Amino acid sequence: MKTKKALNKISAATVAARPFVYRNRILHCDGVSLATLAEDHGTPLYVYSSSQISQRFQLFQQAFASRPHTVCYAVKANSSLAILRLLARQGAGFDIVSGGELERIRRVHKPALKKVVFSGVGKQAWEIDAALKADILQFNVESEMELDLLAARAQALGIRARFALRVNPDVFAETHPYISTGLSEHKFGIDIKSARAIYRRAAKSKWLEPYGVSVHIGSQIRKVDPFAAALARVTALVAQLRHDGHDIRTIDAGGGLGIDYSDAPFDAAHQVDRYATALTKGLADDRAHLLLEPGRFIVAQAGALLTRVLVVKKNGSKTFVITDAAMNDLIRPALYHAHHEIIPVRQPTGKAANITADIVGPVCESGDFFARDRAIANVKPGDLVALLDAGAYGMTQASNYNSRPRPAEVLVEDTKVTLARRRETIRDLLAPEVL
Ligand SMILES: Cc1ncc(COP(=O)(O)O)c(C=O)c1O
Ligand SMILES: N[C@@H](CCCC[NH3+])C(=O)O
Repeated sequence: MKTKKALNKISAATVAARPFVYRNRILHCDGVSLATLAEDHGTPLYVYSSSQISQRFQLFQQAFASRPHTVCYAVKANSSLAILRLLARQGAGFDIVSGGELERIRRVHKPALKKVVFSGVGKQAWEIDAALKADILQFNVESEMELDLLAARAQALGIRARFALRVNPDVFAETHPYISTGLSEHKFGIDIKSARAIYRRAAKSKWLEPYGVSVHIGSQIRKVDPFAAALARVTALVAQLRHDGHDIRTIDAGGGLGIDYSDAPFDAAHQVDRYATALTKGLADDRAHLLLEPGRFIVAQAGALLTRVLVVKKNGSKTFVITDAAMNDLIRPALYHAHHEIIPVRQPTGKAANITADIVGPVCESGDFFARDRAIANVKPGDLVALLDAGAYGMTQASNYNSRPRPAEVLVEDTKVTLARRRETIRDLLAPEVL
């Protein structure tokens, strides 16, 4: 476990909860003004701090330093090539869920393919083939049918497949019902009670290598006890599997550690420490190589969605602040009623009164909102505002709804700005269509 010394190396002092702070009354990401970024790159714009991402990754590395482990960052949280490369260069592995995500890893850092775990309930033959040829670390298999498909593809290609069953531990973890995955009523994983028999059957195939056990109970989980409970069940299963003669090399604890989306977020270092303590409590087995799949915790607070106010209008008693970003750019509030702090780029003076408004986008849906009845600075058309904690499941869930081009993305490193993705054009949108 983490020593006191390691904790001091990267701590609350070095990892600010967020890299977005006011300097001379202008909101900055690290050393760069968001007003300048808007001028140079337009809005809506995703802005990420690379030092924040690196530091959070290092928090995990530190917290688990005393045992063999690999942090397999969950690509779905933010799959920007620039971010994947940043993490790969620091030794990250990756949790992928599609052939597309596999290709992203291949593009940024081929050696990292050896540290890839492949999750997902509906893997297709072409995706399995690509992953087998890439020699990924392990397939996290979610059904017996998938195991049969994996064996068939492995045989066809003459490549033995290392697999872990993703077990469903039937552990409740409090989060939004759409992102909870660890109960038997969910589509994910294989009932932990049937796992032993499935390993026994699989071991008979010369194309399947029982390699690990994996679990993932959901996302945005704030209490750490459910992680310990899930791992305790996994550890008990691993003991049985070893008894049955399977050489289980990895235990994959999944991702899911939640962040604090409030206006005064808690200390990240402390959270990772609590998480590591809980996992260690649940994990009695110390022979296995531990895999971790954090996504949100690494990137969410490193990112903001920068947007400009287009219109402020009143309908009856309500005030609406309409921004140039919309639900297609950041769907979390519409989809999960998720809370994101929304702050002006120009810091209001102490005396300025707030207004209470709905902050909404231009999309033709009443569900297109970022906040409802929110106290916010008295912004005017042309003003810039930032939606905080948008680095995870922001751009990756963006769409072209209403034929809106998706935002550009920039990565900030101290005072250096790198364009990670250019703004989409209408031409990009129309390119695949056939008339
Ligand atoms: C299998 C798996 N691993 C890792 C993650 C990453 O989760 P989070 O971003 O909550 O850490 C997810 C998403 O919930 C997932 O489905
Ligand atoms: N999309 C969700 C997280 C999903 C996790 C996927 N396994 C969110 O924005 O919170």
